[in-house]
Amino acid sequence: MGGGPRTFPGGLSKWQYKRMHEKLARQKQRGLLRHEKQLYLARLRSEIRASRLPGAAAEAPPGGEGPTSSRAHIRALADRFRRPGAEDLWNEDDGPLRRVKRPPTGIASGVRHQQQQLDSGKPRGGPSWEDLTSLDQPRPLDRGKGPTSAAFNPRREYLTVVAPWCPRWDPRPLGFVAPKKSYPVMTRCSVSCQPCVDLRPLVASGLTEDGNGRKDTPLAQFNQERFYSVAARRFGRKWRPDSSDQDDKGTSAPKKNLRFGKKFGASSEEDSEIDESGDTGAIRRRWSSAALRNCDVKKERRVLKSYEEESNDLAGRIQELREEIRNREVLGTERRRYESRGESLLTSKRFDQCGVSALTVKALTDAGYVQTTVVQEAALPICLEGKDVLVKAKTGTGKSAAFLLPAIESVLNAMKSNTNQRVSPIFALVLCPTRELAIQLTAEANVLLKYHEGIGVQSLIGGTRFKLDQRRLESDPCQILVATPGRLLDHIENKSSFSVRLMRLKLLVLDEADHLLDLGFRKDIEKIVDTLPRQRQTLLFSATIPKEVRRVSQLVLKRDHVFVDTVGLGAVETPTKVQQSCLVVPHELHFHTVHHLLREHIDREVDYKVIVFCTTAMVTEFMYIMLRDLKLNVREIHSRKPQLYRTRISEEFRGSNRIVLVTSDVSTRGVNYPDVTLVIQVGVPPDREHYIHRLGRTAREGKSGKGILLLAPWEQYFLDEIGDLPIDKYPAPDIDQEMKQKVDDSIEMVDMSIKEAAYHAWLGYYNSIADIGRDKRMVVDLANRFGASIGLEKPPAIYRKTALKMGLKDVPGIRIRK
Ligand SMILES: Nc1ncnc2c1ncn2[C@@H]1O[C@H](COP(=O)(O)OP(=O)(O)OP(=O)(O)O)[C@@H](O)[C@H]1O
Repeated sequence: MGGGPRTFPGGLSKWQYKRMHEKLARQKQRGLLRHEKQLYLARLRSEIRASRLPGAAAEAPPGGEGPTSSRAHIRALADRFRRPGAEDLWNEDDGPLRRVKRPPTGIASGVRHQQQQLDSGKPRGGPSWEDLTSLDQPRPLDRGKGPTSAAFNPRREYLTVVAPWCPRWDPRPLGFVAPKKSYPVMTRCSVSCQPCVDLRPLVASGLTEDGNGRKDTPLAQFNQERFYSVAARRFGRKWRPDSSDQDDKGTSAPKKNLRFGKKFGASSEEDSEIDESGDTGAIRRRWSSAALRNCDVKKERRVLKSYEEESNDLAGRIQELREEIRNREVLGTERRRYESRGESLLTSKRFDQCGVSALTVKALTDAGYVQTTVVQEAALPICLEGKDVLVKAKTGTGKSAAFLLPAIESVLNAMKSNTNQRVSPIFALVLCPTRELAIQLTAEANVLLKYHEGIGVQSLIGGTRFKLDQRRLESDPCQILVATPGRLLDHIENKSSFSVRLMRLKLLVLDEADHLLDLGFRKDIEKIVDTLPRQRQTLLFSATIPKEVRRVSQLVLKRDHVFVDTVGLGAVETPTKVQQSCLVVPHELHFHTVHHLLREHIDREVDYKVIVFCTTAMVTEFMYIMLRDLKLNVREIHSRKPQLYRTRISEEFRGSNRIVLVTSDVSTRGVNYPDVTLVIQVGVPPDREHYIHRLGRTAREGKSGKGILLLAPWEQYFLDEIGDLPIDKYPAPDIDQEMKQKVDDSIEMVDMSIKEAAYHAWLGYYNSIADIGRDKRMVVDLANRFGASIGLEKPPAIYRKTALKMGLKDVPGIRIRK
């Protein structure tokens, strides 16, 4: 018998102990190899980049490389991947390790070779070290690479299906003209005669005066706001999604500071849902791509997008050319179809031709759905095929049915093989950002499930009792679950049997996908996706899909996913029949102006139905109390209200007309209130996407509607962000003295605690906006002016700790609570 102890730490036998150590050693070795692979890829990439610089060929060292050159290093690293134990590290997507038969040189043959690769369905590989041997020669499509070829986007891992109806070829004849020019940028000298340069330091110190050296005159205030606008614009070169690879760092300040905003009553739908889960640190933390990367595919088989984008540009360009040609062909015939149909939302395709089950078609017919809408016609066949899809379609065009129908079909298919279980698995999961939207989608799914016995849909949202949810989920059928991320995660983390029910999931839908993949929600989404099976279909839907979201989306979607875009590149993203305008008045007059606009609209529109969006929950509350006091038929929804109240008001507003809803961003996305005649947005929206989604609460289902954006002079910088949208200038309102006095009286009546909370919320919101929040003096000065306009004699004090967090501690004008 061998010597040594019989049992080892942990009660392991000798052999178990030995095996454990061997395993650990293997894991360590693999870790090293993985590290080397990253090094290899980085080296390869920089070598390729260097070789493409002008004159690189000439500068290349004669004869290749020395023993310590980067090329030798690359070879050495490449050799490592041929060693035993490293087989799994390298895959076909990373490019061939062995020399491949090179295609004949020349443009035509180069293209043909790539074309053959694409046609044969072979994945495009990254470059290998052998590729470097030919780096000194110009690559076929690199010749003449200049500004034109740079316009090609190699980010084409997905297939793009541009719906034929999108008027992207020439928007003008169809009336999509962006009247950006109607908003001349305010020049510094348009009011004051002082030279701009002299005035600049005054902006920073907040000491702008009128010509006579006075600070409190209207002209001085106007000058000051004007400079604030310039300052915001200057600071406000907000990071845009397409600007750099820094996107993934998630340094978008508005989202980062939402927590502070929350503390101060700053609304936005994040108010309601973000606080259910996740911590601030995590939101701020650099997003870890690794967390999601291993959801769909094996971790090692996922290659960093940036690397692929750079290395596959040739094949990417060819793919793009093919799409271009294919789209042009389709557009030729389909354009006529689109034009002949006018701007109708419905297509000639009926639901019974879409491959959905007969019982669903029956329910659809009962609900009045016979023909498909544009997005349904485009997305349904691909979704029903089982493919992963990313869909972009304008607000109010029927996206909900476009994903609920595939969800029902996937449940029907799954149920064929799962019949005898006491508690049925959840086969389809729909995630959405707000509670109101979750309730709405559940109701819509119920309508579609009318004739499907035994199939149930349930919602899981914050603001309800956890235990009750649990009981309901177990007692009632639930094959389709509609949930907000925070509450779903609570259930996943606290109830293991719930996670087990998700293990048979067939379909995952992210409605308002861009928002769910945004920093506020991403951590939760990552955790949720981690618990779901990899073998599933994933559908992403939204009216806005910024570029960085498209890249992030690839972490939940399969590589071969399809991108369905019914808006079209360069086309206007807002509904055609919405009349958009912008009105600029000082903050002090915003409440008076809203009242004036409402009165004006009510006088004109018999069946008026208006939504007023405010920047924060507490400002919403303030606006509501003031308007109610002015005898308007007004309701309020925001995150500070209990869920039951929110649901009741939402239902009431949905079914009524001659009513005004004052709300925060909890109503921005997805919520379908029919026949809204006017949307007013008070104050600068957090970003372009918010503007589009809020506006999208009107002009739904191809109907017409109006949208007014109410800004203060210094907030006009935001017009740069939406300059491509057809926005007119709204005529300056003529508020008579009597009406102004009435509004002033109503403001006076509002409780002091609400005014203080509104001030705090206002400060929190604007401080959190990247475009504005960097100039703390400016934010505090504007907040104090806002406070004065709502009847606060002096700015309410804030806690030292909070001021510190907001970066406002020593800013003049801030009062710290003793
Ligand atoms: N095929 C159809 N026929 C008739 N009406 C439809 C059809 N599809 C959807 N609708 C109606 O269109 C309206 C808007 O649909 P939905 O809420 O799905 O839009 P959406 O694109 O999801 O909007 P948002 O981007 O704001 O979330 C709803 O009232 C819905 O009942």
